[in-house]
Amino acid sequence: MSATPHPAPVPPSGASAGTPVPAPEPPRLVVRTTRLDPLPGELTALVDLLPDERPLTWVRRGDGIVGWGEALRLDTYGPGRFADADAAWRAALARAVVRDEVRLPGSGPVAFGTFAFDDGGTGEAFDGSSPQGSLVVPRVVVGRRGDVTWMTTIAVDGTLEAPGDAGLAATARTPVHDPGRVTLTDGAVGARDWPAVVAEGVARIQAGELEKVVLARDVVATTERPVDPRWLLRRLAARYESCWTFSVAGMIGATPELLLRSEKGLVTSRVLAGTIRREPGMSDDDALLHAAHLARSSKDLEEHEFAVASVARSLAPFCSSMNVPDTPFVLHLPNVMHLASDVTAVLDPATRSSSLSLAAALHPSAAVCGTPTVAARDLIREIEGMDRSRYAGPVGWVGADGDGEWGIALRSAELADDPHHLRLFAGCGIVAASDPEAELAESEAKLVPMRWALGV
Ligand SMILES: C=C(O[C@H]1C=CC=C(C(=O)O)[C@@H]1O)C(=O)O
Repeated sequence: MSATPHPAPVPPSGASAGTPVPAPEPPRLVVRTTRLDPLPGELTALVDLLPDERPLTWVRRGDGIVGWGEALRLDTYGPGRFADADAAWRAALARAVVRDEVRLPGSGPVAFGTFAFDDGGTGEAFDGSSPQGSLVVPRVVVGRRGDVTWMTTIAVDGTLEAPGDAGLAATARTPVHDPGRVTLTDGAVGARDWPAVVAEGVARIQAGELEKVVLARDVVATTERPVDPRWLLRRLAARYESCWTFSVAGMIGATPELLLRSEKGLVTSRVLAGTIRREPGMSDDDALLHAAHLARSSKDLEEHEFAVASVARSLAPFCSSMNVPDTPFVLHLPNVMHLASDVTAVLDPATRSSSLSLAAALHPSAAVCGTPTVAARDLIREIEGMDRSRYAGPVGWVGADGDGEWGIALRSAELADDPHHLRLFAGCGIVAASDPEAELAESEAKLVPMRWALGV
């Protein structure tokens, strides 16, 4: 783990996954939250405020938080990446001076985070090594919840100034620009070869090695102009309004799946698994027929049941009560429909678990890994043929009291250091009855949000 307010994070050289690295004392954060004039009602009002090209974002239906600048960055590695991040965040908070006049989820000190899917993989990003967990504490956060808008400034060893509306108006914003011409090329495993990977997954399931595995592929986008994440975020937030649009340390997307929200002792998880494509221009009547078909599909219901069971099992030790719906509902998105279940639970106060430690316990759910977890993860390592990096890992934010929201980084892309390149990801739950060509078509449908954001 490294705490680096100033120099760029450096992976621990030669350290194996989980090797403890002595943490330097974190700087003193000085945090001030004040109310702002309400923002206009648009879905994109928050992302429209973002001034720079490494934006921090967590928004849905116009509410959420955006941030910019970097007061502190905490990078972590290996199997301890969640626990180390949690401990480092607590250590930073222990020294922080905070005045929060709003006291809503997302006000006061917050850290945006993104974590790699796999703890034992290489953790190597598209163009070089990178951390397997990052918490980024911005210098400025603007949040909105219903009628209340606020601004938080976070300074390192600073004073408790409250720049308020004038400070926001004075923030210099470079114009947002489109990516120009975009070309897509095969990622680690080409589209033509991927059905064979799925067929291997099906064969292993039929042989009794495991019950479900989620297999994914990537596609590389090359853009004429450097990618401006704000361009993508604006388009995603406007079109995929029921999803959580996120941007953290170059991981960008609009996920329909909430790993967990932990707020004042109540935990919610939106579990998705089981998909049917929605064709462009499909009528509402046809969409309803598709939804009915999905709701009766035994293959999709089986896929879904594994995902719900894994979340319920992982959450149980932390909770005093839990509600797991008997039947899923159908979530309608512009590109696909999913079987969805909202699991809710009351956190056992004795465990005093932060949202980060809950994310660590819930990840990886069977919606992105499989059942049993270890067998599925091992099979992914063996046959998927690509490094997932932070795709399908937790992405979200944590506040001062440990509450926060963590989505699963789906319908997402990872921006390379070279801003002309992005890796787009999509995966599919595979069970004994899966058809490899149909899964390829489903993965194409899941690539649509990021392709649409890029205009390709
Ligand atoms: C793994 C992905 O989706 C998961 C979430 C919803 C539905 C899924 C499915 O039906 O296969 C997947 O489990 C992805 O979008 O990359």
